[in-house]
Amino acid sequence: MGIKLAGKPVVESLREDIKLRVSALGEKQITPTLLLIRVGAREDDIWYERSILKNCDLLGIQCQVKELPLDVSMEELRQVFHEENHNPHVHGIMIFRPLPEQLDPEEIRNLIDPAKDIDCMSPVNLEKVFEGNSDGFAPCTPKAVIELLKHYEIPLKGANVTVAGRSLVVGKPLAMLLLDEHATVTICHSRTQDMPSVTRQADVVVAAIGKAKFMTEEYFGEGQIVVDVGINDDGTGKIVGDVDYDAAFEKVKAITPATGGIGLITTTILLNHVVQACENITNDNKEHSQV
Ligand SMILES: Nc1nc(=O)c2c([nH]1)NC[C@@H]1CN(c3ccc(C(=O)N[C@@H](CCC(=O)O)C(=O)O)cc3)C=[N+]21
Repeated sequence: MGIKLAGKPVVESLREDIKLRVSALGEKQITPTLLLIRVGAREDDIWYERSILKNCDLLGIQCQVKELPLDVSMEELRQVFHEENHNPHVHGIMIFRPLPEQLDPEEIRNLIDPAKDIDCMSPVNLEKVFEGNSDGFAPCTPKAVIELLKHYEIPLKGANVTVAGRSLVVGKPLAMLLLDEHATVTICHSRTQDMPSVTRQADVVVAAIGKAKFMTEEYFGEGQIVVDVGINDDGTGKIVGDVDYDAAFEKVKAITPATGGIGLITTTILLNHVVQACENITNDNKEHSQV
C-alpha cells in the first residue's frame, strides 16, 4: 500500500509566499494582472481557466480573459500581442494551447514579450531552462513536479529519475530541471524497448505520456515514488492519469492522484509567475528611474 501525495499541502505552502508578495506590491498600489487569451472554448481550456480564476481571487491577482473566435486570423492575433505586450497594466500573458490550425504555433511563440511569458511559450524562456538559467519562466507543469518532490522531501541528488514522455511542454524541460537538482535522468518514450524494465529501475518515475492509464502494474516496483502528470478523459468523462492508479498504489511507496495532484500545483505556479513578472517589471522601472 502506498501513500497518496496530494497537491493541496504543496499549494498551501506556495500560496503563503505568494500572498505576502502580493500584499507588498499592494503597498505600492500595484495589482499583479494576468491576461488569458482563449481562442474558442475547448473543454480543458475552460477547466484550466476556471481553476485560474478561482485561484486569482484567492490570492488578490487580477485576471482578464480575452476570448477570440475560433476562426481568428494570424493578423488579429499579432495585433492582440502587440497591444498587450505594451500594456503597462498587464504583467503576465498566457494563451491556451493547442490552437486551431489556421494559426502558426511557431510564429505565435515568438510574438509574446518574454518578460510577460509566464507559461514558457517563447523560445527565449525555453532556452533558459536548457541553459540552467533560472532568470526566465520555466513551464508550469515541470516546475510543479519539482515543487511536489521538494515539498515531500524526496531526495533527488544522485537519484535515478525516469521520465516517461518527451514533449517540449513537459518531458524535455522536466529532464533539464531534474538535472539542475543533480538527479540521474532517463527519458523513455514510445520507441523505448521494454519500457517497464526501464521504469522499474528508477527511484522516481514521472508519467507524462498523455495516454489514459497507459502505465500498468508491471511498470512499477516496490519502494518507488510515482508522479502522474497525465490529465486524460477515460472515455466516460472521468479524468484519469497516465498511470493505472489503483494497481500502482498497491505496489509503490507513494503516488500522486490524477486530480488533486500535479494539476492543482500547476495553476499555483502559473500565478507565482504572474507575481514574479510583476515584481521584475516594477524593479526594472525603479532601476531605470535611478539612472
Ligand atoms: N498554454 C497552456 N498551458 C497549459 O498548461 C494548459 C493549456 N494551455 N491548455 C489546457 C491545459 C489543461 N491544463 C490544466 C491545468 C490544471 C488543471 C487543474 O487544476 N486541475 C485540477 C482540477 C481543477 C478543478 O477542479 O477546478 C486538479 O488536477 O485537481 C486542469 C487543467 C493546463 N493546460
